[in-house]
Amino acid sequence: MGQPSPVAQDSPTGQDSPTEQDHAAAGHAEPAARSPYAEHTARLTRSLAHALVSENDDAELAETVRALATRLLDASEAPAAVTVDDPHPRSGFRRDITPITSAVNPLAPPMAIRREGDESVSDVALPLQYQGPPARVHGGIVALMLDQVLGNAAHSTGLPGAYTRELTITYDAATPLDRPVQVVGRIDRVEGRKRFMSGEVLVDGAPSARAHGLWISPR
Ligand SMILES: CCCCCCCCCCCCCCCC(=O)SCCNC(=O)CCNC(=O)[C@H](O)C(C)(C)COP(=O)(O)OP(=O)(O)OC[C@H]1O[C@@H](n2cnc3c(N)ncnc32)[C@H](O)[C@@H]1OP(=O)(O)O
Repeated sequence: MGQPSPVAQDSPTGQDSPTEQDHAAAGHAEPAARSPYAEHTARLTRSLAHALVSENDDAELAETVRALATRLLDASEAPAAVTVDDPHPRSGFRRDITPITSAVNPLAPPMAIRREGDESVSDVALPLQYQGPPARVHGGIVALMLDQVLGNAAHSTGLPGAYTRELTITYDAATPLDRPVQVVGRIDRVEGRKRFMSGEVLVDGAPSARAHGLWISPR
């Protein structure tokens, strides 16, 4: 049996790709996702993402990128839907290059995480490139947001470093694109090296996804 076609993978029903109506329902015009411009730009962004986290500063490359970034901004009808503080708040990790909170990783929105009482909290509105089914945030991205916020909470009380051992996500409802959602995480209890964590993605105060997880410090 061959691999499923990209069209089948893209579709929530496995039968068809999202229609223009789907995109209209999501509040977006049909994107130029299949144009050479979009594909080359996506490839460029992936190369940039790798260069940003692996290369030293290079003045000539920086100038080329600056000029291109200006051109792309001019070409875009709806520039950067995600707004972040300038400078982006540091996540607390010494050299954060994660694809979710790092300001230097273009795969990341980036999300800013803060502490509120005993919880780690992030407010974010995700734009179109994080879409799964039409108008909804991709479920894997929802899991990524929760993993990071729960991970932040696991490390916020001065406990030793720990890794995600188990993460269960329950998807209760759509997590919408382009609307503010809140991601929250906390430590429920600590047992030796184990930290039992929970959290939610909240849309207008109601959970669209809930997470339960176990973080463990290495022996
Ligand atoms: C140190 C460095 C930190 C770095 C912090 C800095 C972070 C900087 C950037 C972070 C950014 C964020 C990132 C997002 C979070 C990731 O993405 S983390 C990356 C993804 N996760 C991983 O790579 C972890 C892979 N797993 C492992 O490395 C190892 O399994 C672990 C987590 C170190 C644990 O190994 P282990 O010590 O051998 O643990 P194990 O014996 O399996 O279990 C320990 C105990 O828990 C029990 N247990 C296991 N599963 C369960 C369960 N489901 N329920 C109840 N008990 C259980 C076991 O029975 C065992 O019990 P005891 O025998 O002690 O009574």
